[in-house]
Amino acid sequence: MSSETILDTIMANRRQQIAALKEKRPLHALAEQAFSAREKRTAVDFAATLKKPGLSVIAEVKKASPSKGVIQPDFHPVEIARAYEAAGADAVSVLTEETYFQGGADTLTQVRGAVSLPVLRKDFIFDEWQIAEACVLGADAILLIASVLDVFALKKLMAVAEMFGLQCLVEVRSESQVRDALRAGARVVGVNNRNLATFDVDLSTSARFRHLFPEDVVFVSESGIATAEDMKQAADLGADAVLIGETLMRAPDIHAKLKELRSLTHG
Ligand SMILES: O=C(O)c1ccccc1NCC(=O)[C@H](O)[C@H](O)COP(=O)(O)O
Repeated sequence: MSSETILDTIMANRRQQIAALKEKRPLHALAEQAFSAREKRTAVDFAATLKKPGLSVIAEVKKASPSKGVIQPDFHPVEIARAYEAAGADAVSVLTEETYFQGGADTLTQVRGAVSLPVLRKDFIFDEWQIAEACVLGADAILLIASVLDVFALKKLMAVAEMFGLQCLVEVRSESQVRDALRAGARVVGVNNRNLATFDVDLSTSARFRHLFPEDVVFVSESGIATAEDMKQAADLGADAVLIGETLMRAPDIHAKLKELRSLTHG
């Protein structure tokens, strides 16, 4: 029996795809484009946006996922992102992985052009090429997953991101990953409540690691937030932000859903 997890499968697939993309568009050419994109855009402080008083919301644009299959068949990323901004979300996360999430690089560019909120590129990033691409596409921040990147890789990719003017959300699921993220210098760290081997979601995962975080690090609780009570639980443990995908993607009225989710924590 194979012990390969979905994350291993996604990473292996992504490595192949990125190798092919690099053949067509070498890093030095992409980096040139990224530096010029960086000069033209207005810098956004992703960390400061999430750290402001109250529980911030990173609202995710995600058509499908390995755990849920197709979440929103009637998928219009620009409309969704505009609705998030109008409803008062603090940042937008865009899934750009194609095979398992049905996202795409163009989805990020479209969303970037439609909203002025900070935009996070959510993908399976292991190579500087992907970071340069994120900058060209218009991201303000990228996701780095500590379970597939050791402390040295984290530190290197964070330095590359900084060079392109991007901030990093480092995702963790264990005490040693929290330590690696902090040792690498992460300023924004997200605890994923979803176990990516089993897909089980347990919101107490965020609470288990909360004490390991210094006050000045932005603490994000990710995945499985579905109710106002879940939001209150995150706020009570001192989370600065939550990352919400499925609940908002399935909502017939995004404004009403975000209002309902914030009903116990806002104002
Ligand atoms: O959600 C999955 O099935 C999944 C599988 C493998 C790797 C990552 C996966 N999800 C990415 C995420 O972390 C979520 O999209 C994000 O935290 C939002 O979660 P939710 O609010 O539960 O949609």
